[in-house]
Formats: sequence, structure tokens, C-alpha cells
Amino acid sequence: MSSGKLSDAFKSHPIFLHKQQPDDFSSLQELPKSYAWTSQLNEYPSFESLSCSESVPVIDLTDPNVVELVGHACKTWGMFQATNHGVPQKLVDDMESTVRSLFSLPPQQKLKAARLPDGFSGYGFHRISAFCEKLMWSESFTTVGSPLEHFRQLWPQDYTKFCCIAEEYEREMIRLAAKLMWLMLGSLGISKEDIKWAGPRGEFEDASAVLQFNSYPACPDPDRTIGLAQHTDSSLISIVHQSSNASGLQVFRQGEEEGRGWLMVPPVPGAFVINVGDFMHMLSNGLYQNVFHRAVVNRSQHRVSVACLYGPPENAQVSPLSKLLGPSCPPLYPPLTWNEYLGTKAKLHNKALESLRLCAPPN
Ligand SMILES: O=C(O)CCC(=O)C(=O)O
Ligand SMILES: [Fe+2]
Repeated sequence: MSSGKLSDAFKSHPIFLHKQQPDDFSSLQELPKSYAWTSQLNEYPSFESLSCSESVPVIDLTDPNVVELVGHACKTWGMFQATNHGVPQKLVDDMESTVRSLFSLPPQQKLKAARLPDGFSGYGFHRISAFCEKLMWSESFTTVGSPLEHFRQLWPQDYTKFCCIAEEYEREMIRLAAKLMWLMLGSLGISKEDIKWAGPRGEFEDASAVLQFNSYPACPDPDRTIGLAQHTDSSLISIVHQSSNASGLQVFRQGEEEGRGWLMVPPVPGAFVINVGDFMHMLSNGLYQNVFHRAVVNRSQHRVSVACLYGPPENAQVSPLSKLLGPSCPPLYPPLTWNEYLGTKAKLHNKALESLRLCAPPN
């Protein structure tokens, strides 16, 4: 696949679901068969919590040891929660209200901004639905670049206000992502000169970002369905805000037999969840773990989340960092643009990384 615009990544991999658009969840008193999952859901146990030392680390970004803490979290968990990140709480609250307002629109109104089968932006089922045996109990809205056009379709009267919030939020995410990138890379001994595509000032001026809004309505039979099936993010890193009214995000914990399973990542007030994505795993030549996660639903609360999927500039060729390579550490992946990777992901989903691997990771 050639490089090009991010919004073209799915043109050659349209998704056709047996049902193109989500139901009006508020009208469903029982779980329809199409949403009732049979296998996969309970393949591994689900833990509300384990011991204290076994929970996703919460890292204060003003901690003097932040570089070591972040590096350790990325190697062992592939995920952490970041506090004191500098993003104004008022903006996060406004973003969440915007997301709630969007998903509360009447179904016919939401469908005016429906995502096309080969499109990137808009309203509909999450793209990973194409790889799932059943439908997921959620709706999603994706935007790359300005959401203006879709927001105008959704809210013909007051789209400007919502647009300003989403654009400001995206700017803040890009600023925070650049800071997080250097904390993660700094911990591997990487400096600004080592990455050409970081731009002349090393601030990732041309990085790409996708905003993904997720809505998980209250569900009459939450144990028999899933909000978002297990996946890793295709990004370098993802910054996720989850609403504080309900838990739902779960991370897959590797480990010994009985300790292996899904662990809840409870909302921490004022914190963002940071995920290591597939592209960071490739860039770090496998040192940082891209993390499997999913979202479960509940009986009474409408949970929402906002994920910013942050990637390299559109046409940048990204390779495992040469400083991390050596005779006993050959590159695990070939050079790739984000767009090319998204195309592979659209085709192979959770098997995409494996399909690109040049050799087995060292033990
Ligand atoms: O809703 C969540 O907490 C997770 C969202 C997520 O994983 C995603 O959008 O990729
Ligand atoms: Fe995700």
C-alpha cells in the first residue's frame, strides 16, 4: 500500500457489517441475540482488583523520577495513568459533555454523520466490529483533523461551540503526547537528534492525531456482551479520558496461570490513561509493550470515553530506533508509515504486528 493521507487508510479495506449502524440502545429492554457473545468473553477471568502492587501504575508527571517511572510502566504494563499532566480540568469536562451530547442525539440525527464503509471519520460501530463474532454494545465517533463538517451535520445550530471544544482538546492532547513521547523515549536513552521525523525543534510538530469518542449505554444484560472487544491501539501512544461515573476499561495482565486475566483500570479523578500502541512497540524494537485492553459495560450507567490516538507525521517512515539495535538486537520490524500500518491493521486486526515481524524477539 502506498503512503498518503491518513483519512485514505481504509479506502482499500472497507468494512461491511451485517448491520451497518448501532441500534437505538435506549429502546432495548433485553439483549438482542446479535449482541450476545458466546465464546471469548470468559476465556480469562476478570478481576476487579489484585494486590496494590498489581495495579496499573499512577504516575505524577511532576515527580522527579518521572522518566524512570514511565519507562518501567511501559516495559512492564504498556499502560499507566498520568496525573498532573497540565490539561485544564474544565476542558476535559467540556469535552465529556460534548461527547455525551453527541451520543444523546436522536438516532436519525446521528446517522447524518454516519461513517462510510471505507471512511475514517464519522458515527457508527467501532471499526473493530468487522473482526468480531457479534455486535458490541457501544457506539463510536471518529474524527481526524477538524470535526467541523460532521459537527455541522449533527448540530446545525450550535456546532461552533462544540467544534471549538474538540479542537482545543485535540491541541492539548498533541501537546501532552509530545511530552509523554520524550519521557518514554528519554527512558530508552533516545534524544531529539535520533528521530528525524520529530521535526526541527524535536516537538513532533507534524504528528497526526485521531480523536475517538466511545459511548457505552447502560445494558440490560452486561455479562453476556462486551462494549469494546480486546485490541491493541494502532497508535504510537493513546491518551484516554474515561468518565468517572463507572469503571469499564480492562487491561490484559499476562502472568502465571491464575494471575492471568482482565484487570479493571478504575477511573482516577483528573488522570488520563496512557496506552503504549503498536507503533511505539515497533519504534522501541519491542522494548515497550503494546497493551491488550477492552471495555465492559454495566447495568445502570452510561459510560463514555475519549481516546486520542497519536501517531507519526503522515508520510514519515518509522523504523526501530537504530540506537536500540545491535548484533544481538536485530530490527524486529521493517520501516513503515502509519498509513501503511493502518492498512495492514484494517486487513489483519490483532494479527497485523505478527505478520510484519522480521524475526522472533530475543528472550
Ligand atoms: O472506553 C475505553 O475505556 C477504551 C477505549 C479504547 O480502547 C479505544 O478507543 O481504543
Ligand atoms: Fe483502545
